[in-house]
Amino acid sequence: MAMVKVVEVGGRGRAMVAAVPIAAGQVLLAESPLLLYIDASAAASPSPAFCDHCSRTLPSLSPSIIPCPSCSQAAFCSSACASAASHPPHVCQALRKLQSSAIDLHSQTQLRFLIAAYNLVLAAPSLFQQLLQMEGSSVIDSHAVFLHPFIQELVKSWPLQNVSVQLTGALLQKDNRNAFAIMAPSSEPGVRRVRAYALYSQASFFNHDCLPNACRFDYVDDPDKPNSSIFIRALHDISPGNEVCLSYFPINWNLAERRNRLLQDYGFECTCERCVVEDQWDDEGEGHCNTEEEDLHLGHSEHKGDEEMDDDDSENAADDFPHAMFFVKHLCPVEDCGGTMAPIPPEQLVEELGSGCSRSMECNMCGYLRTNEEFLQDLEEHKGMET
Ligand SMILES: C[S@@+](CC[C@H](N)C(=O)[O-])C[C@H]1O[C@@H](n2cnc3c(N)ncnc32)[C@H](O)[C@@H]1O
Repeated sequence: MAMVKVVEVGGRGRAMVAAVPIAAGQVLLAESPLLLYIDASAAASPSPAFCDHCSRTLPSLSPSIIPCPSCSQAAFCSSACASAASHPPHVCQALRKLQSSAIDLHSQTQLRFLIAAYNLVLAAPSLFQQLLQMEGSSVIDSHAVFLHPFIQELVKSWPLQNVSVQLTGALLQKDNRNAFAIMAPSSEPGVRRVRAYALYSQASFFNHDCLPNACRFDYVDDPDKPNSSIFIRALHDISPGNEVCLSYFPINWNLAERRNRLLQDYGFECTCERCVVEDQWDDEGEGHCNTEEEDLHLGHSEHKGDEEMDDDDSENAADDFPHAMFFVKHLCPVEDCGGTMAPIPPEQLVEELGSGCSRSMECNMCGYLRTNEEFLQDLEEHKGMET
């Protein structure tokens, strides 16, 4: 039974709400992509190369790598990926032409998306319809006008009925509003490279909140997990009917950064409780310039997800900083990481406790595992800073 369902919410379009009680740490959605495409910079760099179907890193010399028989643009990490991939000769040809063009890498990435999207019309029409149902205005911006002649040329021999600038514009909007970046695992904190982008039928319905109650995990290059699948995990208990939201970017971004990104890329002005509070700081000129450091140390939380905190915690609350506890609890303490700490899934927690460990929170970016003791220590440090 699905743990979340899609509903209409006034002013926010479709939204995901809990269909059943969801426990902290529970994976409420796991999904493989409807469409995945490799970033052009990642595709252009000779090493490491990535599987064209799931974006897994391809080891440089492995007998299990399956090169595309008709082009040098694609290779697959396994026979399962090679057979699941939709990489027919007309796609090879388009990618080959694109790779040899002089067009900039950002535009090449968008053209890679358009090649994958137009190929879906032929390979999986029902998935193409799902893509068309995703959020995204039908405005044709100047970039769509610029890219359209290129994609027209790249797909001109394909048996497509409609390759209009309107459709190209609409598809680019779907990509802008709904794509998730698939990053290389972070070996160095703060340095993260996009290798691919993926669009998911269900995960595209999650709205944004600057104090999210869920976050995304992926397990890129983990041999035991599907490489491009997305796992949405609850940050705390969520009651049926409550909306489940993600943050569309790292939770420690300041107000100006968040506003710019949400307006420019997602076309809305955020009115979440955190934005309302932080907006007041600016208006009142209190000097809260929303630097990352300040975001880490702000008061306590009144966020609905933190009701399990001790009453003692709230006694230390500074009224100006009502969401600080959210950051103490959920911002990864690893320097420059910016990831979100989520409780580990309940079944994993039982295993951890059984083996005598008390690691209970995991970072969705660097994978850092925090014990309860470390969390209590962070809490004490935070309280010390307040007094
Ligand atoms: C990934 S989609 C989320 C699902 C979308 N609401 C739908 O109807 O399909 C992203 C879009 O949802 C809308 N959205 C997301 N979070 C929102 C929020 N907090 N307030 C208003 N609109 C929001 C914006 O239009 C944004 O571009």
